[in-house]
Amino acid sequence: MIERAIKIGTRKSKLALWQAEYVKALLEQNGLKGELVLIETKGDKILDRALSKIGSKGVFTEELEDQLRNGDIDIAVHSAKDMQASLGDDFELIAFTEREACHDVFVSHKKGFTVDKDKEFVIGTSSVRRVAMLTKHFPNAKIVDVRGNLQTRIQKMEDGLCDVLMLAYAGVHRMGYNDMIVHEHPLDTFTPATGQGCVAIESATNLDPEVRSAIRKAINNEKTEVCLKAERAFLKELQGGCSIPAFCLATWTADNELKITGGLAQANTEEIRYTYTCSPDEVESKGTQIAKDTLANGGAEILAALKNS
Ligand SMILES: NCc1[nH]cc(CCC(=O)O)c1CC(=O)O
Repeated sequence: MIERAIKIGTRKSKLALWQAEYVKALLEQNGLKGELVLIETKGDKILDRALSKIGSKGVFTEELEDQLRNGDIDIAVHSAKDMQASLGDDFELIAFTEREACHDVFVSHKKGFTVDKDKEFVIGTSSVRRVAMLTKHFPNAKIVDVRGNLQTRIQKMEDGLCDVLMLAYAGVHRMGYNDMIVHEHPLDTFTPATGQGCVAIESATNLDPEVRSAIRKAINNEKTEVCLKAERAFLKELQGGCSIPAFCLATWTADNELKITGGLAQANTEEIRYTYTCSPDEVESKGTQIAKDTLANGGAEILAALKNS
């Protein structure tokens, strides 16, 4: 029995706090105590540059890892999507919460705004994946960069920056903005980024094994964990963080197998995509295979071009 409170490190944005409170509630439902520790990261401070320009690796995680390393916090709570594929040797992801709906949506402050492929309208997003996919599926739309937390982005939209924002349903739902959703994108065309819709728990590898296993038992969803293993193996092989136009989604089939689809999107042209179905113990090798196929068939050139831009 663990008597002391588990120290839960989190960023200060409303979405991050919601996720940390959610994790705290899961701990408490399982007889553990939790306490939030609020930490500011570089990604929260730098709002005037596109994320892809800061070099996104670790911008939302570095300060949290410093405190994990020195034991000021036991765990750090992250959107799984924001986690780079390769952590430092002294860190690991020890649990994944049950994934919620993981598709992308358009939200708008304009009541009754209708999305029409043939119409000109302005979309706000700062994700290279979404930009690339949008140029293909909404060729008449204009895309503008928008940074900041969800509340800031909505304010910028209301101030006239754009007609709609493209966001993950999960974040919109957690923040209570469902009534602003004007369009839901299908998963097969706008396949989400690795880990979208799932909350990941990071710890230092030197965390007390008893504490580690109690946290894992309280929080980890095994079905989601298998999906995340596939998607993160894919991302690792691409050596990517959230600044490349990669997408990957693993889902369970009716026969208890995994369907994994992933690849790279490219602006104004066809994406590169591979899909495999496999058993749960093969997900990492198949996720890696999808990345290898992608790289060998034009993906390496896409990534090289991005590096030089
Ligand atoms: N990159 C920011 C980010 N990281 C996680 C989410 C949403 C929550 C989730 O996917 O779990 C968002 C916002 C968005 O993409 O709209």
